[in-house]
Amino acid sequence: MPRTTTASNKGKDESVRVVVRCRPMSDKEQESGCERAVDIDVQRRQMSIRRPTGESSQRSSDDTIHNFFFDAVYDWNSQQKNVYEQTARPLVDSVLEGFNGTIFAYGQTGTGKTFTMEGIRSQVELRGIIPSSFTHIFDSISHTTSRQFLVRASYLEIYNESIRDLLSRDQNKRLQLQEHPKEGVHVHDLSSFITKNIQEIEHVMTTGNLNRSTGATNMNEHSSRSHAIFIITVESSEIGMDGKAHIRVGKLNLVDLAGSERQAKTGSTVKF
Ligand SMILES: Nc1ncnc2c1ncn2[C@@H]1O[C@H](COP(=O)(O)OP(=O)(O)OP(=O)(O)O)[C@@H](O)[C@H]1O
Repeated sequence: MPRTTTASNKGKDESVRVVVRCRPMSDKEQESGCERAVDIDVQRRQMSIRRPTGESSQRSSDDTIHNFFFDAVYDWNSQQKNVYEQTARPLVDSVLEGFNGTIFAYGQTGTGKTFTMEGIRSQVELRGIIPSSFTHIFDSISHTTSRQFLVRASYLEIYNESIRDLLSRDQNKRLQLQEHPKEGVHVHDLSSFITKNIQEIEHVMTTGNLNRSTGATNMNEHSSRSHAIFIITVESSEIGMDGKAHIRVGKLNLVDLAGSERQAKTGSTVKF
C-alpha cells in the first residue's frame, strides 16, 4: 500500500509503504485439506514461504524456505481496526493536511482485497479501510475548529480499457483520461458530490456499488476483472496571520484492483 509522496510521515520517511496481509483459510480450503505454505512473523515484519511438503523432498533444504521483509505484515488473525490504525490512518491524516495519498490492494482473486478495502460495512468490526476512512475524516473535521472543510467524493471503475463514472446518471457514458497543466492526469467530466457527513459519503458509495453491479451481467466475474477507485477530495480553508484565507487540497485515492492474475485479460493499460 503506497503512502503519500509528499506528506510528513511522522517518523516513517518512506513515501511508499508495502504491507502484506494473509487471510485465514476458507472453509473450502480447510475441508479439502489445504496446507498453509506461509508463516508470518509480525514483530520482525517477515513473511516466509515454504515449499509444500510433497515437493520439498526433491530439493535441498536451502531451497525450501524463502523469507521476505515488508513495512508491516498481518497474519490471518489480524483485525480490520488494526490494519486501519497502523497502515491507513497516518496517510489519511496527511490528506487532511492537504497532501495526496493512495492506498491500493493488490493480489490474486480471492486473496482478500475487497475485504481489506471495503469489508462488511454494516458490521463495525468488519469495516474495511474505505468506510473507516469516512469515520476518521468526519471525526477529525468535527474536532477542528480553526479550519472550514469541504469534502467531495467520486467513484469510478476501469473495465476493459474504459472508464465508467459510477455516480453518473448515464451509465453507458465512458470517460477519458486527460492531462491538465495544473491538475496533472485526471479523468475528464468525472462527477463529484459534496458530502457533509458519514451518512452522505456512505450513500455515495452505496449508489456507486449498485451501478457497479447493475452494469455487470456476472457480478463476481466482473468485479474480479475491474478496478474500482473511490476518490475523496478534502479542501480546507484557514485564516492565516496575514488575515487572508489559505486553502489546502488533499486527495485520497482508495483502490480495489482487479485480481492480479486477471489484469492481462482485462486488456487494461490505463495508468494513473
Ligand atoms: N482477513 C480476512 N478475514 C476473514 N475473511 C476474509 C479475510 N480476507 C478475505 N476474507 C474472505 O475471503 C473471501 C475472498 O475475499 P475477497 O472477496 O475480499 O477477495 P478479492 O481479493 O477481493 O477477490 P476478487 O479479486 O475476486 O475481487 C471473502 O469471502 C472474504 O470475506
